[in-house]
Amino acid sequence: MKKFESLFEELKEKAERADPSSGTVKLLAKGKHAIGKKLIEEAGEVWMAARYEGKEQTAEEISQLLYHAQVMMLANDLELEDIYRYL
Ligand SMILES: N=c1c2ncn([C@@H]3O[C@H](COP(=O)(O)OP(=O)(O)OP(=O)(O)O)[C@@H](O)[C@H]3O)c2ncn1[C@@H]1O[C@H](COP(=O)(O)O)[C@@H](O)[C@H]1O
Repeated sequence: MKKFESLFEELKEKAERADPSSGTVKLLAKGKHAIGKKLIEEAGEVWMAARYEGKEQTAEEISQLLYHAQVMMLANDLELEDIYRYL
């Protein structure tokens, strides 16, 4: 099963070699504004899923929120350690 750390390593590696088949690379190319919009959209979907759609849908939406948070980290040259020191 994929974990937060392994997903980040995968995304970082795809970004570094500019993998042309990667949705992450395409989203990074759109920039922080576009990434921020997706982040907010996913946060709203988490809210609605938690309120109305049940546990499974909420888990899926949270996974998408975490993914987009990682893309925003990459767009800002942040490493996991930069985040963890605030937890
Ligand atoms: N975990 C994710 C992940 N979660 C969410 N998403 C993206 O977020 C979108 C979900 O957004 P929405 O719910 O708005 O659905 P949508 O309307 O289809 O999305 P858009 O058309 O607005 O992009 C999905 O379509 C994916 O594009 C993800 N894209 C990739 N990953 C993982 O990231 C890794 C690298 O992926 P690639 O960069 O695509 O190779 C792989 O392990 C993937 O499984």
